[in-house]
Amino acid sequence: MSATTPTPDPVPGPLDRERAHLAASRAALRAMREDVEALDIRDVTANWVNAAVLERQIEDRVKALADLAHTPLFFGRLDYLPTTQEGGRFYIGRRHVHDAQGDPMVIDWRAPVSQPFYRASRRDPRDVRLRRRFGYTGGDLTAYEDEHLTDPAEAETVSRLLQQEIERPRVGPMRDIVATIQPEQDEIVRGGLSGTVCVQGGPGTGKTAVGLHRVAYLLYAHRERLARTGTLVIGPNRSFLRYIEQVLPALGELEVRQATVDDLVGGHVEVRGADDPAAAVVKGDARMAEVLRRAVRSHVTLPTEPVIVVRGSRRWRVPAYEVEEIVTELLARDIRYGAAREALPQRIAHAVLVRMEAAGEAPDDRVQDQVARNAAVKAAVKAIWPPVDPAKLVLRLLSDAEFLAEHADGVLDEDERKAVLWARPPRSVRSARWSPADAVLVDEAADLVARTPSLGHVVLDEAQDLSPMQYRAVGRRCSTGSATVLGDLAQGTTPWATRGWAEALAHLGKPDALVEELTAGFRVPREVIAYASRLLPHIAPGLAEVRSVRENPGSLEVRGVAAERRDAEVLGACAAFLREEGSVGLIAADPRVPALEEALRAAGVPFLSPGEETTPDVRLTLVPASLAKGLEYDYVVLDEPSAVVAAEPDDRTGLRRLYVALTRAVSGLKVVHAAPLPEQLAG
Ligand SMILES: Nc1ncnc2c1ncn2[C@@H]1O[C@H](COP(=O)(O)OP(=O)(O)OP(=O)(O)O)[C@@H](O)[C@H]1O
Repeated sequence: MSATTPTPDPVPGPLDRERAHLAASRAALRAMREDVEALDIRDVTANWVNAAVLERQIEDRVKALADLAHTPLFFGRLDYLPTTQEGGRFYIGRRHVHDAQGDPMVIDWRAPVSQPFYRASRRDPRDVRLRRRFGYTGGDLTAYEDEHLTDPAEAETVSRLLQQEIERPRVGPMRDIVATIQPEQDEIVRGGLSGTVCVQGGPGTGKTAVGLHRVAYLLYAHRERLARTGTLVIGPNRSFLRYIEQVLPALGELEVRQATVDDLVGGHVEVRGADDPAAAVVKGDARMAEVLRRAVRSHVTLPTEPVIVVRGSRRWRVPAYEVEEIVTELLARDIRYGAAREALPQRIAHAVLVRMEAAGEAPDDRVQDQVARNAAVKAAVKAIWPPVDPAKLVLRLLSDAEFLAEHADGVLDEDERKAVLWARPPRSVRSARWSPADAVLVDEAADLVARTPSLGHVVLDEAQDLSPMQYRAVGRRCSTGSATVLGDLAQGTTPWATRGWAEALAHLGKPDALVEELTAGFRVPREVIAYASRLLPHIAPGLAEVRSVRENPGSLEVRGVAAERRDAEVLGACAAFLREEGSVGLIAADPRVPALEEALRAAGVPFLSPGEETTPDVRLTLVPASLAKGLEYDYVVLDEPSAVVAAEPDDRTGLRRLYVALTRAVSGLKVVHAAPLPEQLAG
């Protein structure tokens, strides 16, 4: 590797030539954008609907072609060996740019020809002679770094530019990592669309980053298919979604929906209530699916009367046993309750038609439709296979002990049934105080009635926290598509947190998914991760400690103070960190947040809520421990670890919450406590 070139060469040298290419690429991008802006759609659109659609597409395209000052147009270059098929030189960037002749100036990082930028190595050069990485300061190209992969004389070294990118102080929302995706990450990013992949990785191993880049990659490689079927990123809460929302647009992808599981299932009922953990655990148990299935199907009543259709002067009689046969056959088929209900009148009509034919008539399809709509057939269908309202059904299951007992027989025991029954049954669907777990049950019931449409690809982040019923809810949204499941078993903080990936993937409906592991940590400094990992044997025995790839050892300080000094110490720590570059997170047990809010206000220190964007003036965020997951700050002050543990229903969950809180810092962590530290941490 040649030396990094931090300053411009005195005579026009490689850096000047690269800058010239950057300037030319920018000009080409501008020309591409102007071409799109100049498109006159009046000639090609016949009506205003088409015009509106086309106009939107053009607007999106213009946005995608924007030259963003803070994101360099290219970050790498590959020179292939002249003897190879690729032959030439390629600049790798966030999007494709071509010149007026259509020749490429910058190649999209997702193109096959870019792949060796991420994967080629001295051992496997993949026909690459030279890999060049570019360094930028602001928008200016200021450095480059070369690897001659086929030169045996060149020693293998660690890339400085890569290291700088990893060590860069964090401010504001999450950024893309497209310039520095690591080989083991790239393998996941570029995995095929057909398979589901599950990534287990400790804090800061890049799971979220990998998931987002994977969506961008899949959209590139399967644009048409995914434009039709749709993609979705699922995150744990709004603050998290706000934190990641700019990554995909920065990669030119504006169409990916982002939601929480609660958002997904929230369409049927309004969630205004909460469950105690015991109820939520049972409601989230996969056995509830069987209870619901039985309850839905219990609406079918086998007929005891014949169906008699009068047409003109004739009466056609389908005897009860024959209608029963039809019903039994529909029940046995693997179709939705609603679809079977729609099929039933046609099936009865068909039985009538068979009789008509036997009597010498020649009825056609229209006659069958008429018979299916006949009042007697309709009445029979209503009696046999009445419509089911999913919310009403769940309301009844949770209010009517007998109804629940009937359908939960052999599935839930008495205590479990008691746990889920409402103490005071609500009068109506509207007045009920539905909990998040209830909404998932209603969603499951809705799917038993009518199939939920499937998307092409779903990325599920922080997956370890989902209940089996939530996995099912996500699974039906990718039943004919695929998923990327990201999580860390050690960070599971719900009472129903995933115990193992095989089980979770089975609930998701993807039992054959590949489970990959990421172990290199890009966020947490070595000393800090070692401290947090003292908890691992207690919260997730068997999981390996994250191996920090950061060179900066980071700072860790654990400070015990008298109770009356605690808030002042916390404020002092925040003030000290605010004197450094980057963001500061003050993480505290949820019950401690109001007191700290007051203390910060009294001291005149402005602060943000999680997910709110930092500004040059306000870089401190007060983070309730329950919202810390997935987020990161350059410096973290952790207030009173034992309070973080105590705020959770049990010790294991508490220690896991603490593990999450301890692993948010990029450059430094200061722990302030007045109470004794949890013994598992004290070491
Ligand atoms: N290849 C990479 N190059 C540079 N930075 C990286 C790379 N991979 C990850 N990072 C950075 O490391 C940090 C942690 O990444 P990310 O949030 O994706 O980790 P995670 O595994 O989802 O963490 P958690 O378990 O805490 O949610 C982010 O700032 C991310 O940009």
